[in-house]
Amino acid sequence: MDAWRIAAEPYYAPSGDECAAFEAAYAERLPMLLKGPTGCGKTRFVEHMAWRLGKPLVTVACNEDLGAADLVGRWLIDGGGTRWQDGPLTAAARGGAICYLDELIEARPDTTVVIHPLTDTRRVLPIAPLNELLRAHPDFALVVSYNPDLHAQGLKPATLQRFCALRFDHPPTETEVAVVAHESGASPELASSLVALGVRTRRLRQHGLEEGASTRMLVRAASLIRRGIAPRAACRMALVTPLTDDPELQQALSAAVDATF
Ligand SMILES: Nc1ncnc2c1ncn2[C@@H]1O[C@H](COP(=O)(O)OP(=O)(O)OP(=O)(O)O)[C@@H](O)[C@H]1O
Repeated sequence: MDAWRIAAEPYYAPSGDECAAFEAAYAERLPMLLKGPTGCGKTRFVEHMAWRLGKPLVTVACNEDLGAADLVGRWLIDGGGTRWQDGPLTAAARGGAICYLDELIEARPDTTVVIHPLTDTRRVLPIAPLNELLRAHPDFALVVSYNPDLHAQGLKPATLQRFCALRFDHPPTETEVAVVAHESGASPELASSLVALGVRTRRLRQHGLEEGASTRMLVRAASLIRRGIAPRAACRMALVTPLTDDPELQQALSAAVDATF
């Protein structure tokens, strides 16, 4: 578990009282769901909270190939025969870590079978291949996230009903400026311009853009500018080109960049 301990404080700029809310939920070991757009600080928040609570953090980025065995574990064949290897969820439940399943909605449906018993008062993890019902360590907690903008249908009600939820969004302007400046080392003036650009790109959602520029993208643009790339070129690289292939939307994004720099 020591490998999963976070040594130094991860910088996190709160937007409200989410830190106190998370602490209260953790004190009760309530499973937490974080909803919000990509790159808005959910992962950083969990890292910060794990550090604050002094608990190891096991993070799993879920994708459509991830199934129950990837979380729980599997038998491996090596020179000495077969040996069992705990998956990340089992390791966290045994060792008393916070387990963060990022974009749980992407995972295969069979993962819910193993997650559900961990989210009710039993706090157990069925490990079918070992014929074991693992009782979670008292410090174990489950945190999951998903982006409702990309998954309109959301998680199934039977899963949602098991979680307390916190909604995340792009931070308020002042906070986002502080984040961009802190993360990239950019001046407050440059950070302010980039955040203003970010806000403009987010308005394009009404015109068909799937997602506007995330805080992560603004941090990257700032870092490129600090490396000597001209602001317009840096913004094209960090956000215009990655955000869309649609020529009209590309043009609208480029216009927003040109209006900013
Ligand atoms: N409130 C914040 N405090 C500190 N850093 C932040 C904050 N919000 C965003 N960031 C910055 O943005 C980056 C992306 O944030 P993070 O990885 O936490 O996003 P996320 O919401 O987990 O996105 P994804 O769903 O894509 O994993 C961070 O690495 C950090 O640099």
